[in-house]
Amino acid sequence: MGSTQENTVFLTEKEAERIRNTVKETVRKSSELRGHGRESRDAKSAISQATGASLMADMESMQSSGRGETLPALAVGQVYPPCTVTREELEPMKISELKMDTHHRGRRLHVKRASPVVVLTARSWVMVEDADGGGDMERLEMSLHKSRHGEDILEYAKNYIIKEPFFTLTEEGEATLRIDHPSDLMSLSDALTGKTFSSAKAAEKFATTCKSGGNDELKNGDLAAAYEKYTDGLTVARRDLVSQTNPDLARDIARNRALVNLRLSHFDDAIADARASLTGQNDQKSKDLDSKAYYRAGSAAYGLGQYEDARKFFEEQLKLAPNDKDASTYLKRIDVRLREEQTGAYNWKKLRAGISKARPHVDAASFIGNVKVENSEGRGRGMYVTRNIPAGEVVMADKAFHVVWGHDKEALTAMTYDVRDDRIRVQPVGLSKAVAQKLLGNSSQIERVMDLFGDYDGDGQRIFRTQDGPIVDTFRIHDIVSRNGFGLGNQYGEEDARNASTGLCTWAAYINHSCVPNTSKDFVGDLMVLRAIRPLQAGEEVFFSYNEDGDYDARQAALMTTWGFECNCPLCAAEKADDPAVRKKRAELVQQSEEFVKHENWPDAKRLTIASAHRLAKAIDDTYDNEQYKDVPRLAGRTIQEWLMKASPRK
Ligand SMILES: C[S@@+](CC[C@H](N)C(=O)[O-])C[C@H]1O[C@@H](n2cnc3c(N)ncnc32)[C@H](O)[C@@H]1O
Repeated sequence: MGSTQENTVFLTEKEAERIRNTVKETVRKSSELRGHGRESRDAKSAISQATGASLMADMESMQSSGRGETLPALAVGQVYPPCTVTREELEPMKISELKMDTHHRGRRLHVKRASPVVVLTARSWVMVEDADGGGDMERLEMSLHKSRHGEDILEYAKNYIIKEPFFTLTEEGEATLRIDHPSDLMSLSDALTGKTFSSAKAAEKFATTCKSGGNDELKNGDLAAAYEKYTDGLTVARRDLVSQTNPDLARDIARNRALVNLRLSHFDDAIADARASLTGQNDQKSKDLDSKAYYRAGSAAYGLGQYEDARKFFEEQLKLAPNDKDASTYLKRIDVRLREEQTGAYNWKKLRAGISKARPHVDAASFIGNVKVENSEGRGRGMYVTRNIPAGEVVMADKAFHVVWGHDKEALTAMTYDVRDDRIRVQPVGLSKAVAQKLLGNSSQIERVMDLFGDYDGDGQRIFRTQDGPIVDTFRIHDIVSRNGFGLGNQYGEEDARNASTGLCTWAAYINHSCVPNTSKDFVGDLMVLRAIRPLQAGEEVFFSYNEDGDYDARQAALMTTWGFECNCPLCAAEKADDPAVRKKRAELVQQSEEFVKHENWPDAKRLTIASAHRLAKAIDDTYDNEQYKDVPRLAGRTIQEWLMKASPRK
């Protein structure tokens, strides 16, 4: 929360209209076609179209530096929930049975890739055909959430199960299967599809080859490929015919995959793999292996901020390997994290010294010991302090769930047009994408993120996992990021609207806005720190300001567009009571003062210039009625007053 003026991207009316019209037209056309049978495609021309587009996309990505001049435009609308049952519970269907603009609930399609993949910034598409032949071909598009284990999902495998397929139109009016929720597309292993083993030996050999293949990929740093190989090996090594004769093979592969998961920051999966790899044997070799597994589990728990769990893992490791220095170092760090978590006592100097552009994430725990979440009349839920807090003290500190820094390659800002409220917004879609990715590898966190406020509540079901894996409703993620995401300020160099650093905090997200806040927020890397601006009484609601624009109308407009509410804090109540002509005059004076400070340097300001500044400050002050503004700040005068405070003492 907290967009700034500099982060505003201006869109001409014409451009906005074009985006609106294109999306509305697509929605209209698709709903007209709803339920109609699919028109079959000519396979040859479908493949050549995809091949051409794929080549073009490759060339464009080679020519551009990654960030184009124009923002990609994405449509948000026609929200629908992800499939929440396993693939076994779905009835198979064929491409020829697809109906236009329809979610084929209760059905599944098994398809295989039939063309090169067209990889674009915010989506990818490919031609697919029924896996068991038949000749029907269809376009398959994967929207924003298209990477898995760091690779484009459509390039990841050749065989896919599409759960409850959605068949609709692209914005160019072309029929397509469209996947919005990553869990609706399951990749099937190329190496295992249709594979049978003649003997236990053959199966074991296959799993062993997968394991060494995974080790090679890991050495090369190709995490997606290593993950895939280990997963294939593990699938086979866990089958009875192998596990009964060689139970260690599955353990070895799981232990190695734990490392891949750790490197991918898929901490839950890393812990699960590390646990599955434990031998519990007493010989030295087994103890060394288990020690390794505990280390991986401990590091993953630490990555999740689960410090007590991490401590247990490292203590287990030390029982097996008493001289392990890394485990001891981690245990010392855990003591510091637990102290931060319990008392809010941070060593700010050390924390600040430990971060840089290359290492922007601070090694610190969240501190939420002074606050609790409760209902806030007219504002949904809010955050309340549980004890008296003196001015200047830390109210809470929240280590962001996720941050995409402006300099990360994941940073992606897009223009979104939301059909639900007809609004165009500039959105940190790179953050939505990264949050969804993180949840897919850390399913224990899904519930916590999904608890945050968003306009769309999904289908009301709270199913976040099936046997097929985690379920992440990306429409909800989009809404949650829109309403709860925040800018982190320009901590590591130049940023603009196209590459602002943005993040999501899961505790601070419960804090409501007030234009007369009682806390101020600051960042140390990705740790959001809130301090009391004035003494807070136990039981008081905590507020900070999402938007600090001094102009009432601009502020209200921003609060409505980005957060969907009208503020009626005491300041807004006073400003609302002003005559619109007075507000207009004040806004003009604010603009004048902004121009003034832009052009007049305070260090060498002349007496006459200072006198002009005083006049401007007085003119702004005169727009306020003393009685009406007795207890609330006069925000419009802030810019010029700050200039005067710096300029006056020297003259
Ligand atoms: C970051 S969330 C704050 C927590 C939220 N109230 C909840 O229930 O989870 C932002 C949303 O809270 C609501 N909100 C925040 N400040 C508000 C205010 N001053 N008045 C009314 N609604 C507010 C809006 O719906 C906004 O989109």
